[in-house]
Amino acid sequence: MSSLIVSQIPVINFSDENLKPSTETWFSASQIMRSALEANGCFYAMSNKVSAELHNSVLALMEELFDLPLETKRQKTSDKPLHGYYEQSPLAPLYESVGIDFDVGPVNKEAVQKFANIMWPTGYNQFCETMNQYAKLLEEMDQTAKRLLFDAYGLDKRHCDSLLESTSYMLRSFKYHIPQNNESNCGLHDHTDASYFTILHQNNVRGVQVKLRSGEWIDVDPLPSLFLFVAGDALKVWSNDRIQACEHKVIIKEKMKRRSMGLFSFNNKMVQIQEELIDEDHPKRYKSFDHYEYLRFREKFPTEAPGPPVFFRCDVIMQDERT
Ligand SMILES: O=C(O)CCC(=O)C(=O)O
Ligand SMILES: [Fe+2]
Repeated sequence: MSSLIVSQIPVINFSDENLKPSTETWFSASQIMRSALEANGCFYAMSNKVSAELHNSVLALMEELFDLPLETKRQKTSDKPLHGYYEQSPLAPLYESVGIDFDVGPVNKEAVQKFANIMWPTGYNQFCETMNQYAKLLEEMDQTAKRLLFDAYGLDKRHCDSLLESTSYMLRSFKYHIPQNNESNCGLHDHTDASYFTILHQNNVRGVQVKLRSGEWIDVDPLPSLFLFVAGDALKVWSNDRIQACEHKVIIKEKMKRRSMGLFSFNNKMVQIQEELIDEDHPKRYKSFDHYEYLRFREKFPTEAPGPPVFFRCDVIMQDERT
């Protein structure tokens, strides 16, 4: 298995043609992934499946999207927290983002179309084709990662199938405004995501930093073929605390346009511990809960960190069941 370490985060080659279940390559990748997630809650997937042409088209379309009038963008609302439009705010003045939600079920063009119709009522086919194609490639990576992870813990494939069947995705675009002279360069305060995995794919301007277990913050490399997988609160619960949710933040150090895309995976049923991961050394830590209720809970109960609802911590509300 070709694996290399870029700044302490292992890289797994998702384009390796030998990366197929039951091969040595697969086994070794699954072990690397498991130890990376248990150590620091993140790893890089390297992939050439998103061509430079597709990535550039996505970035250009995002630019058009963010250039729309504020009133138009505000119309992207959602009953689910984190799925709507976030405009620049006093608490996060550099941050702007908007999500395309694939309500229930896999990535599909109809959902992108529904989003595009809000932004461009006369339709925008190229946007729909491109974003759908891009989201599908990230969805495939998410599914491969989950299959690798289930295998790493020796779990039955059917458990993974069942998690994938109840997965809902959200594709989010992030725009960071360049800080003015005396403005802070904090794009997004440190937080964990509520998802199972979030896959982050940056343009060529660095900004995301992850916190290692040692407490050290390190930069995430902005290479077009590198996709950062970040473990979120739901994966922490699923793993019964074997995996920690990865703390990350965004710092805009360069006076350049930073753009990023993220695919978030949620559960449209209940988030629960994988039963096989409960044993004497790992007693049951969490009750099952509805993922979207959890998002609403995070929104209601802020911690001291300022900013939009992404900043709330899970530990406060994930009830301990060690009674
Ligand atoms: O801008 C990025 O790449 C990361 C954004 C992020 O972490 C979030 O919105 O949860
Ligand atoms: Fe995040």
